[in-house]
Amino acid sequence: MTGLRIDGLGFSYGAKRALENVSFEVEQGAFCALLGPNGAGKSTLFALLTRLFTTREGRISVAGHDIASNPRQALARIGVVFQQQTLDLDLSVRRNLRYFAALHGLAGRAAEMRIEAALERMAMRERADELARDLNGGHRRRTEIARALVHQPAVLLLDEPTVGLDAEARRAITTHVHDLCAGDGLTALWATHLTDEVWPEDRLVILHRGCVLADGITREIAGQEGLTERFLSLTGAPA
Ligand SMILES: Nc1ncnc2c1ncn2[C@@H]1O[C@H](COP(=O)(O)OP(=O)(O)OP(=O)(O)O)[C@@H](O)[C@H]1O
Repeated sequence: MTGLRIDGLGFSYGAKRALENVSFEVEQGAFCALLGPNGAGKSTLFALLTRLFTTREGRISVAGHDIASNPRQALARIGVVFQQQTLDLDLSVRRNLRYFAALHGLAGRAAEMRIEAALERMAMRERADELARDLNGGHRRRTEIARALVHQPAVLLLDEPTVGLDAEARRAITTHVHDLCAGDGLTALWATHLTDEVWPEDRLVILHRGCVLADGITREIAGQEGLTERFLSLTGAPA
């Protein structure tokens, strides 16, 4: 089954073309890295996937729901982790999740069960009563991912989720999200400009100047050169 399907997507900011005929599909349960240098169009694509922007060019389908004709069902199936930190720092970890659950119309025992399950998934139960302010960057990110899981989305969008984290926290978060895909059948779209966050068996889409330059399994795209060299030669950046 397809988790996410993007067909012929185009978008312009006035005269500036940001996405051109972008098409790719991500199978349910796959971790797909969306790799692109600054200005490639990753944030624009995320804005279209979350319906912050709309376009007449192309189609997006989330877990089988077309985002233009069925926006409520499609958006209900999406979890988002934004590039910028979005926790309420004066609330505890658990209260941040409760607040988000309430926004999704979830309350009572059903909400509590989902919150505990999401915290468990991200290994955050022990920290659940701490204020978000007292957490380090890696644990704040884990809280944001747990929060994005509370309404049980089919597709998780993560926009450069490791910005500002140290190597250990980056690895922990990357591993957690791979585990969510393999264990829970979640489909993840992970935008990054860092080749070392992409694993050899991941699905990979390379975006550059609004166009898809490569789409496949990372190991195959990387070939003998390795992903970093391949990425730099495809995008024309100096090695
Ligand atoms: N509001 C805007 N008005 C005009 N052009 C824009 C606007 N936002 C983005 N762009 C341009 O659209 C293109 C795609 O930008 P976008 O932010 O989607 O790329 P990105 O891959 O997310 O880059 P980054 O990693 O720097 O966030 C870039 O050329 C950018 O300069």
